[in-house]
Amino acid sequence: MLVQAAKQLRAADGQPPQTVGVFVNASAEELRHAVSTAGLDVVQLHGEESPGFCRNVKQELGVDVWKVFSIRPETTEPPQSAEEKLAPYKGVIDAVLIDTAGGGTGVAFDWQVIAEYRAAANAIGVPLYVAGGLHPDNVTELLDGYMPDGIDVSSGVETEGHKDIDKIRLFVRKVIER
Ligand SMILES: O=C(O)c1ccccc1NCC(=O)[C@H](O)[C@H](O)COP(=O)(O)O
Repeated sequence: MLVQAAKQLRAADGQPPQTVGVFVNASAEELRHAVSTAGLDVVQLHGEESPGFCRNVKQELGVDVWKVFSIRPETTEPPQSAEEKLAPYKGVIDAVLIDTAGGGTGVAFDWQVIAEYRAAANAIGVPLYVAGGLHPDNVTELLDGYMPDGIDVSSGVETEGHKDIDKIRLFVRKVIER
């Protein structure tokens, strides 16, 4: 039912909008099924998908790949720079999205890391998108101060777990007005 509803969506110009599917460590077969059933244009990969996996998805399914890199507030892992993390994905992804670990948490990470990821995304020739805890009251600060190429919001435009059209309109207005 959601797939059918998505297929009927039209943008202001009457054209179907770009559709993005969100996945966490899905198999190639699961992605193939979702892309063909829902007619996805983009797969947004939130798991530990390798560069080789991303390359195969792009080549075999003909979709754009947005690879998500999770920002963990506290970790005991040895530090790895954004450049080291992103470099292996050069040529096999179409955008980098940085998001608070877990996805859909409604929690923002420390935006000071954005500059490092911006440079690393530039180095591999893809745009940088930012997600995690955005809402109508903080999106202007993000856009003005950190200039991402795109943004992604979920819980910040919801009320009691459901998308709230008034919050969506307010969020979009804040983005357009700046
Ligand atoms: O939304 C989820 O429940 C989710 C779960 C697991 C992985 C990713 C998930 N969402 C992906 C998104 O693109 C969200 O829009 C993004 O994480 C921002 O969410 P929020 O912090 O709620 O704005």
